[in-house]
Amino acid sequence: MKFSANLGFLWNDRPLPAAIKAAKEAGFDAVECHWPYAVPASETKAALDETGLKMLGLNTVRGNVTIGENGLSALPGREEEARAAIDQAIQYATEISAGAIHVMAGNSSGPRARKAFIENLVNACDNAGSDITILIEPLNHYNAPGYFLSTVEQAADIIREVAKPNLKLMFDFYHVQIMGGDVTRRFEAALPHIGHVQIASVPDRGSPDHGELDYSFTLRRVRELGWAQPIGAEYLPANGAVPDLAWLASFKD
Ligand SMILES: O=C(O)C(=O)[C@H](O)CO
Ligand SMILES: [Mg+2]
Repeated sequence: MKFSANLGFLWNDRPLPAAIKAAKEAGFDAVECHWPYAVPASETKAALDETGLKMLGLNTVRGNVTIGENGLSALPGREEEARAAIDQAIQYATEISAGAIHVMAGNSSGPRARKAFIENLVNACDNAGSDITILIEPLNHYNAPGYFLSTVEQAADIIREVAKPNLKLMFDFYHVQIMGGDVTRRFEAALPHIGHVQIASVPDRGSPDHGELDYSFTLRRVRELGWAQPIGAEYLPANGAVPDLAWLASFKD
């Protein structure tokens, strides 16, 4: 299997270009991040070019994080800001040839929120072009209380309704296990919609070699089902930002 280092959590104690180099040295096949915008895209691109790693994805900004905002795209009345966040992400992703943008929904619920989310996703898919996948990710209600999107089934409904070929599901096993479990069957059912996969132990969101999910089984099944893209290692290192990587050698090809 191939793995992507999520630099939102791994090596997040250093500037993004240095984190990209650390991921390369550690043997990752790709990288992904959360919010790279403080670093000029040219600097991120230079580190990607130097290491030969691809940036698989980045997120749209969350809004006012000091008051707990967690995305803008499903917030009725905030359409202009949501569009600006999507434009910003598309521009950055284009400059660094990133593969995907996770459009963050935000904390909301109900039909007006759904309508706003769908309209923003249509706009994101149309403006991103065919080289960039737009991702939506259900988040669990402990880490992201009140977040608009919490299950893969809800996300699949939205993907069907938007009906754009470049809109896909970010299937994060950590969130999916917490929001109902039965992860192997649900992965298989969602497979046609999946654009990226992420992992972490449950419930502590640590390295994927412990906890209630057995990734040596789960990832074997993921591979048997034909998934060949790098899997995002999105976990919180036990001792700060430098990850414990014993798991990587045992899961990698
Ligand atoms: O929290 C997660 O699981 C994510 O992947 C998002 O990018 C939000 O940071
Ligand atoms: Mg995730």
